[in-house]
Amino acid sequence: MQNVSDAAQRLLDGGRIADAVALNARGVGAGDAAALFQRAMWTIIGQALARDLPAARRLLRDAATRGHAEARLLEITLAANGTGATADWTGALALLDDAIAANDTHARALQQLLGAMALAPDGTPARHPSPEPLTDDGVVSRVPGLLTAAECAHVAGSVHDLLAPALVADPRTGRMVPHPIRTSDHAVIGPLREDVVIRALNTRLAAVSNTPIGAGEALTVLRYRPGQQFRLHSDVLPGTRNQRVATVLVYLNDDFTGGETVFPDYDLTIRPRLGDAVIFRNTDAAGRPLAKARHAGQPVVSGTKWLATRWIRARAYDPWRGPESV
Ligand SMILES: O=C(O)CCC(=O)C(=O)O
Ligand SMILES: [Fe+2]
Repeated sequence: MQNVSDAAQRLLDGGRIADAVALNARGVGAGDAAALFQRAMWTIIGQALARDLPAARRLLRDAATRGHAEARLLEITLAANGTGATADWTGALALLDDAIAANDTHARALQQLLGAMALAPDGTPARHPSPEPLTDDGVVSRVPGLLTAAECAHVAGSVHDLLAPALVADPRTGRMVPHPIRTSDHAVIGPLREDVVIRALNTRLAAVSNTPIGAGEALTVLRYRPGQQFRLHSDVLPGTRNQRVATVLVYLNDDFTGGETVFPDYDLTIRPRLGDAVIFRNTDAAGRPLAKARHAGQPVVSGTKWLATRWIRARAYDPWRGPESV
């Protein structure tokens, strides 16, 4: 019945939304797993159908029960990160076991990575190293070896198909133009990509930075090729109701030259080392921007630099409605 969902997708791509929905509904009515998964995706993205995350979870459950491998994996991801229902780490691990029992090799790889972490039953790290201050005032600190090489590879690998040049809207034309400050490629690991491993890592980044898991923006991966850089900037945003109070950077590799992170106001140059995290505050205790936290990613000279960034807001927010939704 794969052809039903394929045909429905073609109708949708051709703009025939009602026909697409009707054809998909025929497949769903016949209990077709691919059609159920397709309806789940439309219901998550809000394409063809209105977004309804709890309904999407029910559709994924149904598709997974009928042996749809992608539905099974996505269900695990959403259970862990709380999309369409309250985050349920124990439930996600039980679903992961089900997938492994069904011989899903990807699920097994995820479990292997989790098995190497020391996690409490709720998915938080059982222990984690303390940040070492890099500045006297405690604004910038480092956590050596926060992620293992395998974890770094998983983060970078999870976005291989998503990396694209960073673009921003030109305020005059509204057109998307290359980012003037950041010349790297980037990819955002949103809730659909935040699998159990990434979720556990985000939970670790929240723990070491002593910030709530729900206040972090989606983990963003940056890839710098030779000559690419992140020019001097501050991570605070103008006119926001939910400021970026802190940032956690994680170096995902170190087999390149150049690409140091520099804080000129502190005369501080940080040489990236695989798995090291750098944590810094962007605002003072009163929530005002901290000018001295300005920083840059120096141009890469040779090789490719991979970095993950977690910009952390003042307050938790709904990832589907955005950081301004609080
Ligand atoms: O690439 C770097 O070292 C800096 C990255 C950065 O400034 C950021 O992600 O906000
Ligand atoms: Fe930055």
